[in-house]
Amino acid sequence: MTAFQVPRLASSILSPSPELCFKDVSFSHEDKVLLGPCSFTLKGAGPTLVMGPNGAGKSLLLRLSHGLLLPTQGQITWSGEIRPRQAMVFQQPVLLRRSAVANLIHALAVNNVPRRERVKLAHDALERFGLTACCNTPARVLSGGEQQRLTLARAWVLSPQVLFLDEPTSALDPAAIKAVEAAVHEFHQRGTRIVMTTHDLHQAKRLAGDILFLSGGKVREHSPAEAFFEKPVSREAQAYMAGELVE
Ligand SMILES: Nc1ncnc2c1ncn2[C@@H]1O[C@H](COP(=O)(O)OP(=O)(O)OP(=O)(O)O)[C@@H](O)[C@H]1O
Repeated sequence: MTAFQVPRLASSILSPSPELCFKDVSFSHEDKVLLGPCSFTLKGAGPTLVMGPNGAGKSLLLRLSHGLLLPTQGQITWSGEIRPRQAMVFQQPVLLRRSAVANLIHALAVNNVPRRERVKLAHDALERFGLTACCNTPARVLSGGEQQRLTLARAWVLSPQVLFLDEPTSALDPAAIKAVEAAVHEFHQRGTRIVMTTHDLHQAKRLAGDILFLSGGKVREHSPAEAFFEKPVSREAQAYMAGELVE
């Protein structure tokens, strides 16, 4: 068994999902507080669906969690001794100007997966995501749905312990949305902690274990999904669910 396969099994089947803790976290730009201060811990099974109106701070929260931005104040910590392996999928797929399979092989290479394992892992993932026929197609000429499946395949080969998805289906048709949701479900079943933003209430109901609701740069509510959809407790979430304009 290789060094790569050990954490793959350990993370997905044996270990609980890593917990994410925000403690008094704020993010400011040019003296304007865009997010926070907020404190919460993601420790349930999830998936966690991050909801709220445009400009609420959902993408900022994901980027801070993933380490793409640093908080201006406060601490973001993970349970365990080392930062968990993680991946992020964006609304607009970010792919290299090379073939579909080469995108996966590149991701494996930069994550130090032994060379001899890369081709098989890449082809297995392409097959899992229904992309075998597009294997040698330049990634950037694939359809939007195919590109999004390729970004999920790229995350899949890395066996992340945490997967962030920022509105991954907002530009997709129903069939492509179904494929992405099936993949999210499978990541979750495999033990990956899912943190995902969406504006689609139906999608949130289909996927969520818990809801983190934001408005105006603040976390207004963090509830189990069933309770949230039955009766949100915060005034802001009640207004949002009633279809009122919420800032
Ligand atoms: N890098 C940045 N520099 C300055 N302002 C930013 C930056 N990133 C986001 N903002 C601002 O922070 C606020 C929150 O943005 P964010 O993208 O997190 O909102 P969101 O909830 O994801 O919105 P949407 O649902 O429209 O995608 C917005 O007012 C946005 O203009």
